[in-house]
Amino acid sequence: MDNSSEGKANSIEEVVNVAEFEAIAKRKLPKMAYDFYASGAEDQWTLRHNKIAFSRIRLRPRVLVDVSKVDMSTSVLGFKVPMPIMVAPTALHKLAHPEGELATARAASSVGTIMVLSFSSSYNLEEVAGASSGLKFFQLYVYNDRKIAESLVVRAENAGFKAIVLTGDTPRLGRREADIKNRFTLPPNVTLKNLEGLMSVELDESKGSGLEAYASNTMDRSLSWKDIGWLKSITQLPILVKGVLTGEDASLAINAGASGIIVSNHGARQLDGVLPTIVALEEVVNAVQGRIPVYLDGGVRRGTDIFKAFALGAQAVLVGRPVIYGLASDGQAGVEKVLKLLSDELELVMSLCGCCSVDDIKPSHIDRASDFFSSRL
Ligand SMILES: Cc1cc2nc3c(=O)[nH]c(=O)nc-3n(C[C@H](O)[C@H](O)[C@H](O)COP(=O)(O)O)c2cc1C
Ligand SMILES: CCCCCCC(=O)C(=O)O
Repeated sequence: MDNSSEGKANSIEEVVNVAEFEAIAKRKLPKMAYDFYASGAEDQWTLRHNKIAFSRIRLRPRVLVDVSKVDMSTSVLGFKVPMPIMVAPTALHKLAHPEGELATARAASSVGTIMVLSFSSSYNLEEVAGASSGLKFFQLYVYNDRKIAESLVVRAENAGFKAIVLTGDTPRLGRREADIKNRFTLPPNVTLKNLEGLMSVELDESKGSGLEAYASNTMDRSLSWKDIGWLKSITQLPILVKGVLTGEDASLAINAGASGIIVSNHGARQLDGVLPTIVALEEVVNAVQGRIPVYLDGGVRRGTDIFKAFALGAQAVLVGRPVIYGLASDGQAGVEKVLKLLSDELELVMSLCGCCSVDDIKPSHIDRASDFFSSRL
C-alpha cells in the first residue's frame, strides 16, 4: 500500500493518520500480542488486498457545492450517531492495554459512536456496559454448548446492549500462522471474561496456536441459517449477521429475519483468498435492494475509504485493528484519536467531494470505469 507517512510518528502527539498508530503499538506490545492483532490467515493475500482494493477506487468530486455545513450523522438500526464509524468486535483488548474494553467503551462513548463488544472480551459484558453510557451491540459466537450463547444473549439484553451481532464466518478459526509459530496463549491476567462461571477457558499451545485449539473444541460447526430462528426465539434484540460476502448469503440473511448485514472477511483472519470487502460490497448491496442496512468492515483506514464504502452502498463502517492500535498506544485517548481522525478525514472528503450529508454520497462520486471495476481486483 502506498501510505507515505505510515510508521513515521514517534509519539502519539506526532500521529497524523490512523496507520501511524500501528508502528507505535508494535513498539509497545509483546510480539505475541502484536502478531495476534496484526496477522491474517495463511499468505495474508486478503489482508493486503482489503487495503489495496480501496486504493484502486478513484473519486469523482463535485465542485462549487455549498459545503459550509457538513453533517456526517446517520442512524444505525434506528439509533442516531454523529458519525458512521463503529468499533468492530475484536477479542482480548487487555492484551493491548490494562483497561482493555473499558477504555475502548469510554472512547466510543465520548465520540458518540457504537461499540460492538466481542464475545471474546477480556472484561465481561456487564463491566463494559457499566464503563460508559454509550450505545453498545454484543457480538456472539455459538459454542457446542448452546446454553452459553443463550445465557450471554440474555445477559447482554439485560445489561442494555441494543443488538446482537452474530458472526457467521467462524465455524473454525482461520489458520493464522504467526499465532501457530508464537504458540499463542493467554497471560495469567487475561481470560475470556464472559465465560467465567460458565466454562473453564484453558488454551493448549503445545501443538501451535492455543486459541485455534480452543476454538476447535468449542465452536459449534453445525451453526446454520435456521439457527437465526433459534436466536430470535431467545432475544427481542435485532440481529446483524457479520461475515457476509456474497449476494446469495445476503438473501439468506434477509429470509432468516436478520435486521442488517455486515460485509466482512473478519479482517482477513479466516479464509485467505476471499474478496476484499470493498469489492464484495457491491454484490451484497445489489442483492439486498435496500431491504435491510448493509455495513462494512475490513481495511478501513482513511476517511476516503469510508466515503468509497458509502458510494458503493454501505450505511456505516466498522474499524477493528486501528482501534486496537490506538488502545495499545494511549488507552482511551488513543482510541478517541483514531475515531476522531477518521471522522475528521471523512468530513474533509465529503466537503471536497461536494457532499453535505452521507445521503449525498452517490455511486457517481467514484469512478466505475477504473481498472478496479473492469478487473474487480
Ligand atoms: C485481533 C482481532 C480480533 C478479532 N476478534 C473478533 C471477534 O472476537 N469477533 C468477531 O466477530 N470478529 C473479530 N475480529 C474481526 C473484526 O470484527 C473485523 O471484522 C475486522 O477487524 C475488520 O478489519 P480491520 O481490522 O482491517 O478493520 C477480530 C479482528 C482482529 C484484528
Ligand atoms: C472463541 C475463541 C476464539 C476467539 C477468536 C477471536 C477472533 O475472532 C479473532 O479473530 O481472533
